[in-house]
Amino acid sequence: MRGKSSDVDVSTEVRVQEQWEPASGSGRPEAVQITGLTRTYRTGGTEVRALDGVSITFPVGAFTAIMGPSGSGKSTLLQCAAGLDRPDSGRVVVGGTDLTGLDETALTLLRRDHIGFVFQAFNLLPSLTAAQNVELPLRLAGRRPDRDLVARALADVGLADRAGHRPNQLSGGQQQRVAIARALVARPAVLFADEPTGALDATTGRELLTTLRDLLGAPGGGLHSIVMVTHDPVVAAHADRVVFLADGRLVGELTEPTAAQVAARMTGLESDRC
Ligand SMILES: Nc1ncnc2c1ncn2[C@@H]1O[C@H](COP(=O)(O)OP(=O)(O)OP(=O)(O)O)[C@@H](O)[C@H]1O
Repeated sequence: MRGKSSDVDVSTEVRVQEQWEPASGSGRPEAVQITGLTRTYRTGGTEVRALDGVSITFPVGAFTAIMGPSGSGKSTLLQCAAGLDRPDSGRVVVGGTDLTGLDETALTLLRRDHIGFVFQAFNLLPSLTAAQNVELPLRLAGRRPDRDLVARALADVGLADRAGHRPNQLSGGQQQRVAIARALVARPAVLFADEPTGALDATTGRELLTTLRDLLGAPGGGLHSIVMVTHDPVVAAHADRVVFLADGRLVGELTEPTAAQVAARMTGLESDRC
């Protein structure tokens, strides 16, 4: 059972949690709905429009990959969708909750309870065991860690027997699994992953992607949608759908793609820039 954070307004927490409900309409419901997203960075006298009117939905039950040339806005899109960055304009709706309308406290609660994020770097604390790393978000939120939840998150990523190991006693793939278990411990509805296999060899990366896909389809699992940024066509081909960005805009998508199809589309985008 979820405890209450000591530093937040309980009424805010209840409001955000009650709002989680995938939007239903015609066709598949949407886990994340993004409309007209614009994000401009200003450094010194220069402006870079990282996102330029992006509208896209990430449906429930779907594994989506985001691809595009370097600097096309992939990470910015992921960060805005996950509530880690605020757009200049446009809307991000996660499970029926409009992120753009939330104050910092409500946004923090939504991220904590409904959104998981995994980076290329595993970002584990070396002095803590796998189980202690996984329970860290709960502790930071002022909750008493639930041992069953932590054990379940580790079991979900195939590490039930590694709970007492420290990061330096684990392989790279196992460390990334711990990072995924940490992202899943609060049972988020959406998992965002920025180059999750970037630091892994091909075989280990493939195993990790299979684990991610299994998590999405797990009976009784809370995970509704996975959105992943990658540079690798082979990795992207594990997704149900690949969407392509160029210069901050959506420029196409492929459904059930092969690696060759993804690579061909990327080659086209790269040559368009020359
Ligand atoms: N914090 C920032 N300050 C200034 N400019 C930024 C910042 N973050 C991103 N940008 C710029 O915004 C644009 C989009 O960056 P973003 O990191 O989203 O692209 P990307 O497609 O993820 O790139 P890569 O594949 O190289 O990681 C780039 O031109 C980048 O230089």
